[in-house]
Amino acid sequence: MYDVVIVRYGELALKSPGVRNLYERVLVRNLEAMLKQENISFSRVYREWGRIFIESDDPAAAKAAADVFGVVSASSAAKVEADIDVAAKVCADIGADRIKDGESFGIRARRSGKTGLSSTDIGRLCGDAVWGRLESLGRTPKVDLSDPDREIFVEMRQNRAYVFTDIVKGVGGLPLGTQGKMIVLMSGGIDSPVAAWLMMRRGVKIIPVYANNEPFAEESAHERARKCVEVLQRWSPADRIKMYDVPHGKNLDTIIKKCNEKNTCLLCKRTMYRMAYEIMKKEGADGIVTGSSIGQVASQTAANMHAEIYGLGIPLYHPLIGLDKTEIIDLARRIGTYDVSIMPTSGCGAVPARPEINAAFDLIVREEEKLDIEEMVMDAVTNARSFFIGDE
Ligand SMILES: Nc1ncnc2c1ncn2[C@@H]1O[C@H](COP(=O)(O)OP(=O)(O)OP(=O)(O)O)[C@@H](O)[C@H]1O
Repeated sequence: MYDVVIVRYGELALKSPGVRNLYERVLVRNLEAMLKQENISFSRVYREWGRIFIESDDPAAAKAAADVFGVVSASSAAKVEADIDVAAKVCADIGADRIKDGESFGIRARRSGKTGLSSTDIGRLCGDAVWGRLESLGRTPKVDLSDPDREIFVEMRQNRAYVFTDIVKGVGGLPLGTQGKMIVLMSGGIDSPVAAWLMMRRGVKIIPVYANNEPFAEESAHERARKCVEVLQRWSPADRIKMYDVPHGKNLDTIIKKCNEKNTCLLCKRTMYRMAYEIMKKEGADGIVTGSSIGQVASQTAANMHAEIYGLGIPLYHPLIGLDKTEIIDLARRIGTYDVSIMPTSGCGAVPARPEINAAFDLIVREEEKLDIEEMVMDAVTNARSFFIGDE
């Protein structure tokens, strides 16, 4: 019965015509890629009157479309002539199929362009058709416009009418690829994959960087980070994600040997940020994203976060900063990274027994002067390994 998917987008519609046109084209490309990735058969994806349509009778098409960044909602619909008799008959067919005896129904009508009928007329005529059909089937029809058991939506446009019953909520955001690229410091824990996904949802392509702490961490930690990115790859069907593995164990060893041990984690972060910054410039990216969230672990204090970035001038973003752990976990489940992130790994063996929790930013800078930080960073970045997800 359904032969098309209506794809609705929100924020995009607020852009100027040129920007909107560009973003819509990116969205169409991403929708096509998602449908192919999910093995959904479709004949075409096209734009019309502020909507995107997918010609497909696959029942899974609307759900796949709803998982594309930029999409507010999607509905599988029957596309018919813009003729009220035809639309009313389709409503009656759908009503006969969906509305059980004793259930109430409501018609939600909309129109755009000149159809010669008001939306109230459309609602009444389609409602009459459903009522008549249910009666002819021996069911007792019941109309309830405020809280019906079943809703049937009718949209009359100038050339076409669309009839549908379900609206699948989309992920929202902006089409992936419209907001440039950023590096994501990807540990593979619960937080950093969620931070990455939130930036992807805002249209930013990601380049994950894993700081490999071996021998202070096990190989399994690298595996976990890579597997998280594999899950994120499913949200980026049009482009393969490039990931970096940067050797960081030697840096940790030097930090432990030369500096006060309570500052190890702070100096580790500053080194990581510098490494990420070098990769950012090399990749033509414009920012660095972390999964930091204030107060989440004892060391994620405002004072420490200040000390971690003091004097660096690096564009850092922490999209989880104000979220609760439960909110982050809910998102991780929705994204699909949660089960990977909770896989047991060794943790970092370089973490001191009593890490600093109230760092003085000027003291950290003096600690850092004990290191040949630029050489450490350049050495690590030169020996970094990059690969595309799916190649390993
Ligand atoms: N080995 C690593 N490689 C890349 N980034 C890292 C690494 N370790 C930490 N980070 C970055 O620093 C952020 C804060 O890490 P930290 O270990 O302090 O907190 P966390 O709550 O355990 O984070 P996560 O859940 O993301 O592991 C991480 O979200 C990530 O962005």
